Amino acid sequence: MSAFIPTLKTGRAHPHPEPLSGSAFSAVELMPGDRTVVMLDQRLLPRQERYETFQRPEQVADAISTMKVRGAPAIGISAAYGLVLAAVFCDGPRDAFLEVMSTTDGMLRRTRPTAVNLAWALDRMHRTVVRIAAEAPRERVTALAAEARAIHVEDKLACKKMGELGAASVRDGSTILTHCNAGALATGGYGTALGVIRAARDAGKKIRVLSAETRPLLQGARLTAWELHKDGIDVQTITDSMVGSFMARGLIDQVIVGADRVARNGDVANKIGTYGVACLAQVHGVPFDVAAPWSTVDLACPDGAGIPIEERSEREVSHVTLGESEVQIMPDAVRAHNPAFDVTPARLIRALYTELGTASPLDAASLARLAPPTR
Ligand SMILES: CSC[C@H]1O[C@H](OP(=O)(O)O)[C@H](O)[C@@H]1O
Repeated sequence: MSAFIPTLKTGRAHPHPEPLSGSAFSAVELMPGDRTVVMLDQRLLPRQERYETFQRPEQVADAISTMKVRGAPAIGISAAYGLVLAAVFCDGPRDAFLEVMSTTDGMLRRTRPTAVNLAWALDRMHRTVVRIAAEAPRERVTALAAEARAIHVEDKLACKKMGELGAASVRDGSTILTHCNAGALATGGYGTALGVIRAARDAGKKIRVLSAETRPLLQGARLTAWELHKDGIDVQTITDSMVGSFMARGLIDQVIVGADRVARNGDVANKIGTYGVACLAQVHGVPFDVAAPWSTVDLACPDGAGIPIEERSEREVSHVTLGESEVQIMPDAVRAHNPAFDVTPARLIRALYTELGTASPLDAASLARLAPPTR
């Protein structure tokens, strides 16, 4: 069922702090009463802003798998809210509750493999599940909803903090290339790469953004362009194939991208095409920076070779789909590949901005030094 939730447009769907500057909308929210998740269907943007409401965890899992909601932090937050919905329907005793939570956790965890934020959020929710399992059903729901909302708010604030860190690297009057969408749509709000851009704008810097369209699902053309234009930030879109010549002509001063998983040695998994942009940036001496909250850092993963890369349907390549309209662009008999992510080695990255500080992937230990005492 699709429903337009006016309150969500004002960011007042629940007692969140005022939306941080630059994100007057949310990708996903848990409504007051903790029984309904509201989600902006990003597959329809920019032509339609349609919010869907879900009452069941299976619906949230489907929304993550089909990319109604996408972006590493946003899918972690969504999965946390999905667990809350599962608790609403479980009024059994401790063991029955633990069983339901374990089954739901597994369903949500299997939706997408690359973004570590999904597992990170579910692991954090599991610690709350174990702590409250013996409480009454209503208290269990309230505790899980509070933990899920905390994950949401903390991510939004982390994005703002990392954005301010990264903004120091943005030169006034520069042109910044982005890839895919690492904005408020992909996070708890404010964005990671787009958080740096918003913070630079808020610091009074005049910047122009070039959003690479990002085939096959066009998150750059559809989502980043929509999000930045909505915020009044100067954005233009180029095709992925234009990046090299734009760099060769000196039209790009800096690249800032998000991440789905950062390995211990500083290798970064991000949307397919990121590695190619990083190689071009190296050839042309353009600084290549990454912005990601600490929930995207996976210190248990030694390097990029250990990051699982999601393979998605060939149809996402052979057809261009926007909402209900779909156009086939390839011959029936020809197969297509569709790895959704690639890995950029640390040696191609100038800086990694997190809310805990800035790491220089060239200094492999600098990331681990940022780690909080306990994680
Ligand atoms: C701030 S995380 C954004 C990150 O997630 C995107 O992938 P997807 O759209 O498939 O969820 C892309 O890699 C972005 O950089």
